[in-house]
Amino acid sequence: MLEKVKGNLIVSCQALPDEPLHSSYIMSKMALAAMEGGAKGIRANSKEDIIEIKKAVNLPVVGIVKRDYEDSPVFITATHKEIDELIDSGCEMIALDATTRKRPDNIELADLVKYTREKNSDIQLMADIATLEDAVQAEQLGFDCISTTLHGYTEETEGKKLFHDDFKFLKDVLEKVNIPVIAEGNVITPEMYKRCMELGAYSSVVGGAITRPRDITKRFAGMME
Ligand SMILES: CC(=O)N[C@H](C=O)[C@@H](O)[C@H](O)[C@H](O)COP(=O)(O)O
Repeated sequence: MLEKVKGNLIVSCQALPDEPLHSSYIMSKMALAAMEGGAKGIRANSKEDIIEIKKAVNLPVVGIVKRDYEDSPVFITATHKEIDELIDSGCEMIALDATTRKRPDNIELADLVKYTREKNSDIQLMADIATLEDAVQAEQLGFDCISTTLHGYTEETEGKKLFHDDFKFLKDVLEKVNIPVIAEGNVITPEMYKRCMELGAYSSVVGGAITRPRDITKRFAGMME
C-alpha cells in the first residue's frame, strides 16, 4: 500500500453510528467518489465498511476498528479482536492507536504488532500517534509508517491542531523518524494538503473535509452565527 499512496491523497470514509451517513453502502459510494476524484488510498472503519468499499473501488485500504473500552481511552484498533476483524476484511494496511497510553487489559502495543505480523506478514502497519514520544516508539516497534491522527485527541495534546504554527508538529515528527510520515487530522483545505506534502509528508489522509457533509455544513453555517 505504501508504494501506491506515495505523494498522493488517502481519503478517509467514515461515519459512526451517531452520524447521518452511517452505512457501509454509503461509505462505498464515498470511496468511489474519492477514487474518481483522484484518491489513491482509502481509510475506513469496521470490517463491514471495508468489505463494501473493496467491492466498489480497487484502491488499497487502511483499516481501523473504532471500539470503546471501559478500562482504557484507546479506541482505534485497541485489541487482538479488532486486528482479527481487520485481517478478515482484506485491508492492505491496519492502523492502530500507537500512543503510550494504557490499552484494554493492559495489552502491550508490541504484542499487537507481533501478533499481526505472525498472522499475516503482508499487511502493513500504520501507527496513529499523538506525540513525538509515540513516533519514536512506533519506529522502534517496527511500524511501516506513522500517521499524526491522534495529535490533539489525547489528554496530553488536547486543544492542539496539526496545522498550528505552520504544521510544526508534522515538521518535528519528520525530523525525528526515518519511516514514512503521513499527515492526518484537520487537513481541511487543498492548500493545507499541499503544504503537508511540501513539508515532506509521504501522503496525507483527508477525512471530514471530503466525506462528512455535516461538518462541512457546520463550517458554512457557523460563519453567520
Ligand atoms: C481522532 C479520530 O478519531 N480520528 C479518526 C481516525 O480514523 C477519524 O475520525 C478522522 O476522520 C480521520 O483521522 C481523518 O481526519 P479528519 O477527518 O480530521 O480529516
